[in-house]
Parts: sequence; C-alpha cells; structure tokens
Amino acid sequence: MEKQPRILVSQFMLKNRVFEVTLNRLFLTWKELNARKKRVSGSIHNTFKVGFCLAKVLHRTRGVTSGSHCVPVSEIIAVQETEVDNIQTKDEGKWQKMSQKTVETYPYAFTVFYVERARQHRWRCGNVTFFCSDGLLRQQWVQAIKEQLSLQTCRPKHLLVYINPYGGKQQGKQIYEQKVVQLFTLASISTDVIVTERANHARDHLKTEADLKKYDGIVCVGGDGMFSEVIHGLISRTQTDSGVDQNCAHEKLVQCNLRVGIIPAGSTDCICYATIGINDPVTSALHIIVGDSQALDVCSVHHNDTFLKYSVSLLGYGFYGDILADSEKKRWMGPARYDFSGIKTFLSHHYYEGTVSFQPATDILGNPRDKTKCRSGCYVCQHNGQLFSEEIRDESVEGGVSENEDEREWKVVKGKFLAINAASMSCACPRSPKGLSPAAHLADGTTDIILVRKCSRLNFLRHLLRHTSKDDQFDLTFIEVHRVRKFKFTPKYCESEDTDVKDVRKKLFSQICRDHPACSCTSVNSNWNCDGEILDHAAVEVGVHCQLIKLFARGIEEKAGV
Ligand SMILES: Nc1ncnc2c1ncn2[C@@H]1O[C@H](COP(=O)(O)OP(=O)(O)OP(=O)(O)O)[C@@H](O)[C@H]1O
Repeated sequence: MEKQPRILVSQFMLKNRVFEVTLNRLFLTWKELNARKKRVSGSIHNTFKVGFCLAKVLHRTRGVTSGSHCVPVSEIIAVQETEVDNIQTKDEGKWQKMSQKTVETYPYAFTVFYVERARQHRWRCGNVTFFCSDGLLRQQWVQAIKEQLSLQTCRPKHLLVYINPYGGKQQGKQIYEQKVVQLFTLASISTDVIVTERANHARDHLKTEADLKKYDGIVCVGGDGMFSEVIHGLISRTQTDSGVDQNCAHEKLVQCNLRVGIIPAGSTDCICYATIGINDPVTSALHIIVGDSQALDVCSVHHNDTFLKYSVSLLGYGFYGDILADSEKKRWMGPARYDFSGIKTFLSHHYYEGTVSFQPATDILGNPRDKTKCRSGCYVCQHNGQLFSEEIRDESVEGGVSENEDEREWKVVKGKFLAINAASMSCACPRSPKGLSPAAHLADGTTDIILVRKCSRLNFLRHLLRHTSKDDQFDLTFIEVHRVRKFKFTPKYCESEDTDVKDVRKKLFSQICRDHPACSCTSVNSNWNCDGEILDHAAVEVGVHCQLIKLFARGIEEKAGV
C-alpha cells in the first residue's frame, strides 16, 4: 500500500501513559512510547516528527496490536471535544483509565468514536479519549479528524426511517430508540421517522408520496417482510419515475440509487444475516453510518405478463411453499409454527409435476458447486456485474433489443419434484448456516435453481440434513443444480386465465386423489414461497436483475472479530 503523508503527529496521554498519535488520510494510529517507562511528567503537547514506522501498522490494518492501535478513517464514527470534568477517571471503557492527577495536568481531551469488531461479525462503537495540556492542539486535532470525515462522501446525512412496530417481538420502536438513535445522533445523521400504521404503509408511501430527493438512504426497522415492503416501494417508484413498465417481464429495470439499511427487528432477519453476517441492530446501524454499500440482485416474478413480486433470497415451490402455506394458518403458534409445519410437510411428502425451463448462465465466473463463498469485496460479483452492465450498454447502443438474450439456449426439465428452489443468495441463516446454495452470490446477476426430484423420504431427509453438514448437498442422484439468469415453471395441471391456485385445487380434486392415493392430499399444485410470502399463481416466469438495489452493508467479512 502506498505510504500516506502524515496530516498530524502528536503525543497524548492515554491510560496514564504517553502515546504517539498519527493521522493520515487513511488511518488514525496510536502507539505507546517508552512502553517500559509508564508514568511521565512534564509537557508533551508539541507536535513533532518521529521515525514512525507506519508500514508496521498498516499491514495489520485494524485493531489492537502489541504496541499500537490502528483505526481506518473510514471506520471513525465521530470525534468530539471532551469535558474532562465529565470523565469518570476509572473504569470508563478500556482506554479511559486516567488518574485524577494526570487529568489535572492534561485537562484538554477529545474522544474518537470508531468501529470495533467483536465476535461473529458483530460491530460495536468503541471510543478512545486522548488528553493533552494544550487547548489549541486539541482543537487542531478535532478539526483535522472532522475534515477527514467530511471527505467520506459515501456516508449518509439524511435518512428516511420506517419502523414496523408489530414485527418480530413487537420491539421495533424500542430497538430503534434505545440502540440506534444515539448512534445516528453521534454521527450527525438526521432522520425522518415513520412508524407504520398498517401492512404496506411503507411500500405505498415510497411508491407515491415520499420525497426521495431529500434523502441519502432508507432504513427499515423490522424483519424480512418489512424489507420486502420497502424494496417493492423503492423499485416500483424508480421504474415509474423512469417510465418502465413492471408488467413486462422482459423490460430491463432501472437500478435504484438510494441505499437501504435494515435494522433487524423481525422474527426472520435472513437478509441482514446474509449481507452483514449477523442480525444485530447496533452492527447494522454502524454499517449505515460508515456508508457501506452492497449491491444485491433482484428477481422479478411474472405470471402471464402480469407482475407478481420481487424476490432477493428464496423462491421455493413444493417443500418450502407448502411449509409457508401451512404455517400461515398457524400464526397463533408463534415461531414454533415453522417447526410444526416443517415436520408436517416433510411427513406428507408431496411431489408436484411440471416443467422447468431455464437459461443457464454459462458465460460468467463461478458455479453453484464452488467451494468458495460470496464474501465482502467478492471478485465474482464484481466481474459478473461488470459483464452485465457491458451487455446492457451494448444492447442499448444496438437499439434496445436483447438479441443475445433471446438467442441464448433454454434447457427444459420435466418431472415430478419434491421441491424447486431458486436461491439468489446462499439463504444461510442461524438454522441453516450453509444455506440452500452455499456458493450463491449476492450480486452476480444469477440465481441457483435446485431441483429435488421425487425420491424416498429417507433420501429427502439426507438432502435436508446436508444443509447443516459439511457434505456437498448437491451430490445426490435426485438433485440437480443450475446457475441461471431466467427460468419459467409450468405446472402440469395448468391454471386457466382467471383462476388462482385455490380454484385449481377444487377443479382437479379427483385427479389429485388418483395421483396421491396414499395420503389425504388436497393439492395438485403447490404454492411459491417468495421471500416468505405466498404467490397467487403456480405458473411463473422469473428473471434476475443484476445489482438492482444497494444495501448499507458490505457482505460477510472473511475474518470475524478480533
Ligand atoms: N403497522 C403495521 N401493522 C401490521 N403489519 C405491518 C405493519 N407494518 C408492517 N407490517 C407488515 O408486517 C409484516 C411482518 O413484518 P416484519 O417482517 O417486520 O416482521 P416479522 O415478524 O419478521 O415477520 P415475518 O413473519 O414476515 O418474518 C410485513 O410483511 C409488513 O408488511
């Protein structure tokens, strides 16, 4: 890394010891001087030049090392002048232990708040207070750090916040007020807050009313359902403003400019888990404050040229559709309903007939059986994202006709399926740490279709258990996996134009009993589970829109914690 010129170097008191503190454009570092000679007397406030080995610190980049500590400027949250009178001189955090005498000798202090990494991708707001005897020196430092922070142009200044007060354990408002507000205030972020009054309040507000030009981002406080609402509102609004017809399955959608932050407060926070690595409100708030950006692919789902829904994680027909449909009827059971419906659905062992056709994504990097996973700064996402944007540019130069796309080969698979899953991300969650497709990418413009053909209960159980074990979950004869850009599903028992799934069930009741003689099955078609919501139609056409939205996240960091 190129050596950065120092902006300031000074000595300050910290924990009753002298530290040399250095600021450059990229890092704030502090290093104990005379490690053996702990207590000092006399003035130490002169700015001076020393033979400081910055490279030694840079290669460690973050966190505490034996003699020095280094924080990237991009992860400094704020800097404040500190009233020494207000400092409790003992036990105020790991950097604040100062004797009363030292505080009297060095009465000018400033505090730097920064991101501190803890276990399992958790972030905390750490702080360090430097003491000196010169008020001007303090002012110079505070000013210099503030200037560097003002150069971090990716940071949001004004946010629109939607809080679902009924999501999860109904703690959304409390979580926001107790864990997030003070961090936003510290980082000088102003907010307009809307506590939703009904389902789809946030979606409708974003679609039509919200003055989006005023904001640098949107925050949703809730679970995956609330996030889905927010992105539906934002994507629809962007398309309407750009004159794009969402009902046309082949339209290229316009990317959304505003980033979305998720403060997890739901019963399922899978998107947060997949894009940050943990569902923790403070961690999410800090990712918003430092202005992280993680692109995310979005699938559009259509039925007969009518737009149904967007999906960012799982589209599941058969097993996962049936679990959701059953669990919706048992909301009174609380989160236990997912276990109950899961076991019930597994035991009922329904299969569904139909045809899946898809366009394999052959010209890109990566495949679903890779050992490497999508992580922060993912090269596969960058490379493939670039490829897609070049294709779009070429098509628009050639007159907007997506010839290449139509020419691409379609593959067709007919059969009886226990499950058809399309995973646009790994779908990892605390229950299934590897997820449905461990090597799926957040932003490579594809989705992984996993076809689970009719097999014995025991084999299906083997497949399910592999979501949690080390074994390759696709290495089974009844499983196929394909990385695709588009796919269609046509159930064997087709829905007529004006009927929905329920009507089809009634109509084909006699057929059903013939096909499933051993059980009391009442369904000929399953339901699509679209990111936790049931779709009204079984026949669908799905297209992936590469990097359509952006989150205040950075993907899962490779090395967690310090
Ligand atoms: N004020 C409100 N009253 C009722 N429902 C709301 C309100 N605001 C949002 N919703 C809806 O509540 C649903 C669930 O919200 P959320 O995702 O925050 O919590 P959850 O407990 O994780 O839910 P889920 O079971 O969907 O995962 C969302 O689909 C959202 O549309």
